[in-house]
Amino acid sequence: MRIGHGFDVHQLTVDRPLIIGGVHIPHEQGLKGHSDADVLLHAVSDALLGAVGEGDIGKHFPDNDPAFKDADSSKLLKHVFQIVKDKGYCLGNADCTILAEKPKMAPYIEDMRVVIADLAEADKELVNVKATTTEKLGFTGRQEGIAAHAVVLLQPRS
Ligand SMILES: Nc1ccn([C@@H]2O[C@H](COP(=O)(O)O)[C@@H](O)[C@H]2O)c(=O)n1
Ligand SMILES: C[C@@]1(CO)OP(=O)(O)OP(=O)(O)OC[C@H]1O
Repeated sequence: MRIGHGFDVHQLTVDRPLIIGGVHIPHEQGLKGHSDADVLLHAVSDALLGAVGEGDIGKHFPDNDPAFKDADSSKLLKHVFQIVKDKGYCLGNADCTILAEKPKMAPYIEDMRVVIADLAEADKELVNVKATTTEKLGFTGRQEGIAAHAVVLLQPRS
């Protein structure tokens, strides 16, 4: 068994769509980044790469590489799941937390679980996604950015 943790932050800005967990969320601001800035899928990618000792997302998809400009992070995560598979592991389970003052993530959580589970070729029940505000405290509380944590457990493929 292998365990990994991922953490990511992206800045909120007015001129971008908000995409979290592969889901477009209607909001007056979106996340800034070289890719589509999907903070949750980046945290999951980092957790998986950490679990298999493969560094981090920036090592595999450099943020100065034009190939990843506005990249769809679900494609990056798919590639990461292939690395995990090639190393002989599959998803045991994942638990993720989004830190966002706004908007409410609750209506989109089930769709995010499906996106991640499908990319992992795993059952949706193995992927938990939750959200919390930070009670108006810190950069997330001031709505300057959104952060996400992910913890994954990997098990040997049978
Ligand atoms: N962006 C968010 C933040 C929170 N939620 C849901 O609301 C619950 C209460 O949040 P607190 O930060 O006040 O504890 C939380 O447990 C989530 O279910 C949300 O959907 N989107
Ligand atoms: C995903 C990559 C690559 O497009 O760019 P960003 O969208 O800026 O995201 P970040 O979380 O800073 O990490 C890694 C990058 O290399």
